[in-house]
Amino acid sequence: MDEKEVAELVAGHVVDVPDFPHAGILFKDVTPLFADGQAFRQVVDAVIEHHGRSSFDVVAGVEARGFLLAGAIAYATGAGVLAVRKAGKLPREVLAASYALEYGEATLEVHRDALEPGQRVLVVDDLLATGGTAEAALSLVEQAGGMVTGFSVLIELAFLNGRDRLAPRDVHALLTV
Ligand SMILES: O=P(O)(O)OC[C@H]1O[C@H](OP(=O)(O)OP(=O)(O)O)[C@H](O)[C@@H]1O
Ligand SMILES: Nc1ncnc2[nH]cnc12
Repeated sequence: MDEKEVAELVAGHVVDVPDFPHAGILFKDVTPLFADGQAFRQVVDAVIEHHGRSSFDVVAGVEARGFLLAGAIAYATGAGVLAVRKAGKLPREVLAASYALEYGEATLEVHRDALEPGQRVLVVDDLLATGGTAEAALSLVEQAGGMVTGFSVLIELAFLNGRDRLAPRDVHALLTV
């Protein structure tokens, strides 16, 4: 599938839910995409093809929806998978990165020994909005000694300019709206 077909595939499997989780938010529900085996395989293959299956040693997925994509890409390519977790979930010494939310603050964590120095890491998530989550996740991979070789999301909400926050890193989005 070419990029336009992949974008159309994603768009055809996303449901817009107004006023969730708060009034004024148009929530992009990607659960139908994950539920459709053929579509899920096609988006996993598209991410792998964009980066090249030998360009990373580990796939980092951001809790929680990012886990679904990361696990599949890792399995399909023989890479390891790193769960970038929300605060308080990991049992051993962690690195932490906090970021602002619409209301309050959130923190992501990885185990301090999660990566070998220089390991190449593809970071994935389902959606890029303000970029706060991605910025924290990318920072944690680097603090843990990894080298971020790519960042992919299924959907980019362009009006929130999350890409600018991640510059100069490249952002690969299957669908930009
Ligand atoms: O670019 P940002 O403004 O940071 O928003 C994007 C993040 O928001 C969602 O995570 P969230 O933790 O809200 O939900 P989840 O636990 O269902 O993944 C989504 O999965 C992204 O990780
Ligand atoms: N509009 C949105 N839809 C789905 N997930 C999100 N995370 C942040 N903003 C979102």
